[in-house]
Amino acid sequence: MNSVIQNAQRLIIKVGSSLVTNDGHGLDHAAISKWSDQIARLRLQGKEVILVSSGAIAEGMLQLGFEKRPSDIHELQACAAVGQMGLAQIYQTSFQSHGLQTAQVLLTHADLADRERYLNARSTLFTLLRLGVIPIINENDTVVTDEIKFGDNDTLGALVANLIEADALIILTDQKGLFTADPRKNPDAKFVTVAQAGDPKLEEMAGGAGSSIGRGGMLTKILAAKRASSSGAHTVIAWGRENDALIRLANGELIGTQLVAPNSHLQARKQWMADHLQTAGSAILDSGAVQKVIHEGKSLLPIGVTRIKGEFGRGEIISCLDESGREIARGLSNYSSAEALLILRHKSSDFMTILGYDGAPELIHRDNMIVL
Ligand SMILES: Nc1ncnc2c1ncn2[C@@H]1O[C@H](COP(=O)(O)OP(=O)(O)O)[C@@H](O)[C@H]1O
Ligand SMILES: N[C@@H](CCC(=O)OP(=O)(O)O)C(=O)O
Repeated sequence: MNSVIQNAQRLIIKVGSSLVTNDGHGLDHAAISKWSDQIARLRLQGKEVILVSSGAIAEGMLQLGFEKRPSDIHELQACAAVGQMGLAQIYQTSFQSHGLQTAQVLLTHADLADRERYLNARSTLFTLLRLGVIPIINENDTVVTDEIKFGDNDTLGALVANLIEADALIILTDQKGLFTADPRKNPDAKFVTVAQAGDPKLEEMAGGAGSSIGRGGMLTKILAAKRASSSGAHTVIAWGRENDALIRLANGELIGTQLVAPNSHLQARKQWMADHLQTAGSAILDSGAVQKVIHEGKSLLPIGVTRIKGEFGRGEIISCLDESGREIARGLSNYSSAEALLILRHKSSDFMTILGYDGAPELIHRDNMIVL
């Protein structure tokens, strides 16, 4: 078997606090420089990479002189706000030396639960990738309370994998991967090389965080792998200090624990869209538009739409039907049904006159569409 990363095109790489901050002793410039060097090489191989980085709280605690993790939520938020500055800076500098731009993206649970913000986050991330930028994601700790937190970036990494339909999630941590028990407490624990993501037996093996720096421990990583697999993404849990781990994984080498998604990417992606996004209406396409969507991999433009059925808002999922009523694709609409009715059969240059503003040229952008 080869690593599940070998054929992955779109990757989420998550790095934990203990790694990024050298166990709370300060941002680890050398480690960050090694990861950015490898990510730059992955980019040259044509892979798209999004980094999810923890470490803001640990770095902020150091900057503000907290010796222990504060229990007061607002002090934690203050730490995150201070520490995030350092994180953003170090990644910017590190990637700049490879001629790569970085972008800071801070997300909350509410952002991914709200359809419109979900769509915006998704479009922004796709646009950043298209522009060759490396998005650096963290939770927006300053605006969330305990109850509405993702709480750990393993979960955030998986949700981002779902959000942009990544092929794989790589979780870099301070252990070589998953063991049958926490190796810090059980020296006889055996290493797990490969398993199926979502296998309930894995949850019994995984314990909490091994240090006071990290939050989730192995359990959140196992659950993240399960969640990522729901949109078809495989997960690898590997040691962040393993020499050239990212490159070697991309070359097919089996490093760390491979958690294989049981369903094919496409199958899972369709299932995920079907489960998570109810269709709110439909657009009937003329034969030219059907051809563009099915065979040419193009976005759906309003000019190719003959009718709109149902009522939907911007960001809702709609079905694309051919003239016989067969569903050929579905995706997230850039326009409400009321707007779509006005602009169907029109060129985008007419939208300004019709709508009073210059909206997106597509009814459904290719990035937000699955062809069935
Ligand atoms: N079955 C297990 N296999 C490996 N590590 C485990 C297991 N159960 C618990 N752990 C602990 O999880 C820790 C990694 O999680 P965490 O401290 O949250 O790291 P990170 O900051 O990278 O997210 C390890 O250091 C280890 O002590
Ligand atoms: N948003 C927090 C992330 C906390 C977290 O998930 O930590 P970890 O378990 O080390 O990935 C921070 O940047 O400190």
